[in-house]
Amino acid sequence: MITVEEYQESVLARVEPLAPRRVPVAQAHGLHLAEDVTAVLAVPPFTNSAMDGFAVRAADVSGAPVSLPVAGDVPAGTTHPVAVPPGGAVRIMTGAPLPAGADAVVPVELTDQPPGAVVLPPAVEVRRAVAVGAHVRSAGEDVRPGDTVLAAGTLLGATQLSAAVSAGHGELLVRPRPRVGVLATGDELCPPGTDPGPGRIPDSNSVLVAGLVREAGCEPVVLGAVGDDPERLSEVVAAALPGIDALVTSGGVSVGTKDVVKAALADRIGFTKVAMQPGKPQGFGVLDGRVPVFALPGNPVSVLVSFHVHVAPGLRRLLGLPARLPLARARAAVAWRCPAGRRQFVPVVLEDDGVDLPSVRPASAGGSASHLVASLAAAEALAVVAEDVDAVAPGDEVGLLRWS
Ligand SMILES: Nc1nc2c(c(=O)[nH]1)N[C@H]1C(S)=C(S)[C@@H](COP(=O)(O)OP(=O)(O)OC[C@H]3O[C@@H](n4cnc5c(N)ncnc54)[C@H](O)[C@@H]3O)O[C@H]1N2
Ligand code: MOO
Repeated sequence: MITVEEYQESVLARVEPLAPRRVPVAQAHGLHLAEDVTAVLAVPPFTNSAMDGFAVRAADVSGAPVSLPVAGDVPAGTTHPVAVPPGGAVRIMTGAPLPAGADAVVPVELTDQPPGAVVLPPAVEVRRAVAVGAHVRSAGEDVRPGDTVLAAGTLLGATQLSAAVSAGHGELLVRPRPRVGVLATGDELCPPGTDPGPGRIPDSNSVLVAGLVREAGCEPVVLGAVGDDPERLSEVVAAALPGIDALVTSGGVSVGTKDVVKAALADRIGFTKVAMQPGKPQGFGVLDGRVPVFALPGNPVSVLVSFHVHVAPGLRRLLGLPARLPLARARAAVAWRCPAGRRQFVPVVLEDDGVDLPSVRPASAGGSASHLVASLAAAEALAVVAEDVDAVAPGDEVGLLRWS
């Protein structure tokens, strides 16, 4: 058996980030930036008014109330604003460029003018003095050209995209969303919601893996369930390869007589035993020199654990992100037993009981057995117990691998 770290290393050594692609900003939502984004435009791009009102020299209204002749109008979008002559005012709208000569804006509410669409008055009475800079938004107040607006690796959400557009960008260099094939195996599987009949069970791994893939920021390509027929499995994999960037299979990797994934792929990917529980039998390789394949054991809890410990780091690498997440700490709320010589990953529920670290209890009352799939619904994280520990007592510190 090899250690968890040795296996992770051997996987990550063979996974490369997908080549970045330049896409229109509107298509970049939910993707990760592949380079730093620096401002082309200042934000705001020009000095402008924060209020509808009148642009003035603050010194000219210090003795308010005072009447000033109105020299012109500056709506938003104006390209040639009229200058404010000494002792005069120019009507201005929110977002319009501050005219030359002005150093402050008097909101319309502080004048004798009614708000709204009115004809340009010949003069305006300013009823209150304003300070230099009042209601003026200065060019480059937020960012200046050349400033870094977003760092490489940033997950692009609504606010990041609006920042990029404001700073002058129409396209962004992103990591494409990896397309991940999801393939379940086993003669015993039947589709969701159908009557399994004797000896058969619902294929819950397909939705489990597809959901985990999506939660990892990738696009699942669900290939369905294949029975214990290595030739059929090879055909399905061959047909899927051109359209996917990674493949996750479940089941058929142990030592049974019908271990279909092993039978179909053993000449192209390696199978090994990792010192972890669950998730001991694992297969990994790269098909067509391009597509990493994770062959996970079939037990649903093994799938969940193997995904977070081995697949998720690989997908983060495809996305150009740091592969490993830092391990947090927690305290056991109850006692449980651990397998000697294997690192244990236990799906747990977090309890906020006011102690120094979060307390955790196994999500399944039945212990950590890898077939207890319904209990997974309550799990929020994995407790991680070292290889040399054979029992956890209440209050013991354990590792905590969170996925949200
Ligand atoms: N003699 C030995 N037997 C087993 C060993 C061993 O070392 N020696 N290892 C055990 C361990 S640990 C695991 S884990 C499993 C792994 O077996 P496979 O990867 O070959 O998985 P299967 O046999 O195909 O399935 C295991 C289990 O999971 C259920 N399953 C499979 N696919 C699905 C699915 N899509 N949805 C829901 N459930 C699924 C399947 O019915 C089995 O119950 O091997 C042990 N045996
Ligand atoms: O290692 Mo298996 O994955 O115990 O259930």
